[in-house]
Amino acid sequence: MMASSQGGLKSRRSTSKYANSPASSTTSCSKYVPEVSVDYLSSPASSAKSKPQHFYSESLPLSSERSKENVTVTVRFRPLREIRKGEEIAWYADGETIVRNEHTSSIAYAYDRVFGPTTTTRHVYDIAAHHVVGGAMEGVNGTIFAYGATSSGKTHTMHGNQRSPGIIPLAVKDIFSIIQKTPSSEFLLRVSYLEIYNEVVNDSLNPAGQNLRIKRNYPLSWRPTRTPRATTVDQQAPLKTDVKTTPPISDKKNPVLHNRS
Ligand SMILES: Nc1ncnc2c1ncn2[C@@H]1O[C@H](COP(=O)(O)OP(=O)(O)OP(=O)(O)O)[C@@H](O)[C@H]1O
Repeated sequence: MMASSQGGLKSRRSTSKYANSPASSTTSCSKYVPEVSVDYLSSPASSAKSKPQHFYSESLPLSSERSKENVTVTVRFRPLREIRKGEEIAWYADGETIVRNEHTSSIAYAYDRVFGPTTTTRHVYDIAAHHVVGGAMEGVNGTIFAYGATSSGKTHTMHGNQRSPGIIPLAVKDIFSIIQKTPSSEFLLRVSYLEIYNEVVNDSLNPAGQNLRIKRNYPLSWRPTRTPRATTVDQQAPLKTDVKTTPPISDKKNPVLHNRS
C-alpha cells in the first residue's frame, strides 16, 4: 500500500526531512521561494503478509482538484501473474474508487482512487503524484510512499524501468522541467536514497553509511506545541548525489548522517 500527504508551507530554507527506503529528494530555492521537498517512502510491509499474495495495494496522493484531503490513499492492482500457478483473483477494482471482493461482493473498501491492472505508471503519476511534486516546488511539503506486501509492485511503481519509468524518475523529470521554466529563481537539489529494513536504516548510495541513527531536527529540550517537526536521518558525509544549480546554501540545519556505533 502507498500513502501520500501534502500540506504546510515550509519556512524559508528550513531543514528537509528524510526517512525512506527508496528515495527522497529535496529542492530549495535560494531566493524568496521557501525550500520545498519531495519525499518517497517505500518499505516492505511485513504486516501485510496476511493479505492475499495477489492483492496489490498502493496509495498515492490524488490531484488536489479531485480531493480536498491532505492525505490520500490509492490502490494499484498489478497484473496477476500468479494466475498461471492456479491463483485466483480475490479482489478487483470496481470502478475508480472501490476495491471489491470477488467471492463476497458485499465486502468492499473505498479509497480515494483505485487503479486497475492495465493502468500505466504514467497515469498513476499524473493522477496521484504530479500535483504533490508541483506543490513541493511551490513550497508545500509533500510525501509519496508505497506500501504493500512483497512482490505487490512497489518497486515497479516507484522505480520502474526504462520502458516504464516509475514515480521517482517521473517526479525528477518534472522537477527539472519546473526549474527550467523558472529562470528567475535559483534552485538547490538534494537527493538521498535510503533503505529502511527491519528497523535498520542504510544509505543506498554510500556503502559506509550503514545502520544509521535517526535523529530529530530539534533540540531535546524543545517540545513542539503544535505540529511536531519531522524526524530526520542525518548524514555525516555530504550526500553523494547533491545536484547543485547554484552555489550551495549554507544551512546549519542541514542534516548530518552518523553511523550508529
Ligand atoms: N503494474 C505492473 N505491471 C506489470 N508488472 C508489474 C506491475 N507491478 C509489478 N509488476 C511486476 O511484479 C513483480 C514484483 O513487483 P515489485 O518487485 O515491484 O514488487 P515489490 O513490492 O517492490 O516487492 P518487494 O517488496 O519484494 O521488493 C516484478 O516482476 C514487477 O515487474
